[in-house]
Amino acid sequence: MTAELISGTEIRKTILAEIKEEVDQMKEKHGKVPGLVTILVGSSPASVSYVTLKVKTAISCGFHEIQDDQPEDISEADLLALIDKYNNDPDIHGILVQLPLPKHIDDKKVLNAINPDKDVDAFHPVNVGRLMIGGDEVKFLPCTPAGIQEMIVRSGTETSGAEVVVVGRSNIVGKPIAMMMAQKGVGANATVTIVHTRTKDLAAHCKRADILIVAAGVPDLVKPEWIKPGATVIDVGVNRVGMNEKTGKAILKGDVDFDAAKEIAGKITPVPGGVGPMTIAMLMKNTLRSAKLSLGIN
Ligand SMILES: Nc1nc(=O)c2c([nH]1)NC[C@@H]1CN(c3ccc(C(=O)N[C@@H](CCC(=O)O)C(=O)O)cc3)C=[N+]21
Repeated sequence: MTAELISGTEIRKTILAEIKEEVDQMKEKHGKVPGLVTILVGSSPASVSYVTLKVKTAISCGFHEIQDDQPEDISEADLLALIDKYNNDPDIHGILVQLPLPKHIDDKKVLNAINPDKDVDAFHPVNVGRLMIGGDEVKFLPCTPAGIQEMIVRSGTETSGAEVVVVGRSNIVGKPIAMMMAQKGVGANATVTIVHTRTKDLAAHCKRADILIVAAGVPDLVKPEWIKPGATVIDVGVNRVGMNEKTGKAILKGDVDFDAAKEIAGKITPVPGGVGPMTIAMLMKNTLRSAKLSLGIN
């Protein structure tokens, strides 16, 4: 058997077209478009390539986009002042500070300085708390978990009562997606297990999963024998395992041994072209939502 591919690239197209449509209407009715600022400190190649993708996508959605690149040695105080400026800019609805930040800057301080109502990454403790409470409290969902849930739903995978196993316990992916899948609601109501580096028998837990979400950051961690036949497998890994000599581009690999896993899984996401593209689509969705909230529309 060969698994059905869940293509993030394809689903993203649909979502971005929906967003563009709403932006056009907003412009017509309210004379305003969503505004996003991306703040990049320094010039690490991975960060530059992600930020470039985000900027391009924002522009393609018809957003007002400010690309604010800052030198590696910007002081923490200057960065905080910059955030304050955008907190008070009525044309900016989303502020994204690209992570990781240089060592001399305390990233917690920086994330805490972003107005929670403009925190389209949903990394601010207020938004993390809202996610924990769930329901109407939630303003923004963190982009990667939101993208994962969207892919699960759009792939037609039943989540209610399903056994979900999340590999990894990061603040950005593992913890929030586990909470989201356990909440009440569409694409949720699951029984969730979180496994991590200290888990006694990783394989045994994974084998029970109807939906296996892997965000460990270890290339090929999940072996085909760990997958329950017919399971939906979501691979969140973006491991740079080398460089293509001809194109000069990084070679990406997931946390799942894809070629073997696709013979056993029912549905599976590829890397690249899986969760990554969805992350950026959800960032656009959050920025649109922020603009709508500021206009008092739905
Ligand atoms: N404040 C902040 N917010 C983030 O959301 C954030 C961040 N910092 N720092 C880094 C991580 C990583 N991240 C990705 C976004 C898109 C792809 C993506 O589109 N990947 C493509 C391939 C892109 C490529 O070729 O490099 C794919 O998987 O097909 C991957 C990873 C967002 N992050």
